[in-house]
Amino acid sequence: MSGQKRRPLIAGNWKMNGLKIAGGRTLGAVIEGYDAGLRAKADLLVCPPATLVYAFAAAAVGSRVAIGAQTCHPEISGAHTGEIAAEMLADAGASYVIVGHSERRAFNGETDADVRARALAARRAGLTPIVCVGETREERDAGRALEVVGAQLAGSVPDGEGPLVVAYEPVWAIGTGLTPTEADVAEVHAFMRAQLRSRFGAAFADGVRLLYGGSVKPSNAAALLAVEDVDGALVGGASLVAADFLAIAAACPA
Ligand SMILES: O=C[C@H](O)COP(=O)(O)O
Repeated sequence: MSGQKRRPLIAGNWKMNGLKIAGGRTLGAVIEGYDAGLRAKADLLVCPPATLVYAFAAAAVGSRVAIGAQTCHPEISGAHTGEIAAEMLADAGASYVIVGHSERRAFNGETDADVRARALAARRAGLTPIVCVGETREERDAGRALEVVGAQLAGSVPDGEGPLVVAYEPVWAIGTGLTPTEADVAEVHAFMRAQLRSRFGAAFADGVRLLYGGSVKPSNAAALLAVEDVDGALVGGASLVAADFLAIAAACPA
């Protein structure tokens, strides 16, 4: 059992999608649709490509829709061509940053230690890190899902009781239309909560929002968001369509 009710967070990860005109329209529709009814149910976060963070943060002022980024470099500044420091994201108006997404782990070789360093950088800059973990299909089929998630969590979440969101994203569920059963999601989320409790104590662990991510859509959101210890969703494809993103938020339990 969670022991504490947490306010759901519905986060949209736009990945490498979005140009300023069309993307701005989508953000505008999200802001417009985030009415009192939805605000009573969930926090909303949009994580566009880095090129749009500044403009989106400016457009979202006063709307209560938060803006985040998709990764950050561990260092404050220096000779790191093409990289963006957490402080720069904060300066641009971001309040969250995703770290350790499986696409960055797979395509950019980020290790748990790298992810932990990025999460620490986020905290240093005053951002909330969203630390991503999740097993591959082969790992789940081999009965190793909890072992893999536990190791990623232990290695990627920094010490200390700073701001933290964790997203469980089974790699095989991302962009595939496949989702784990609700029982499987419940098992992993309860396991993550227990891991955090044993490391940090219940007072901190019970306040950490644990998101589920991987093929969340309006049609499956209510069932996934009703699972014990699921405190929101990290949404990829469906977050690019304002009506779908808002419908997912509307599916949060009242
Ligand atoms: O960060 C978001 C996830 O990778 C999920 O993506 P998806 O909703 O397109 O499956």
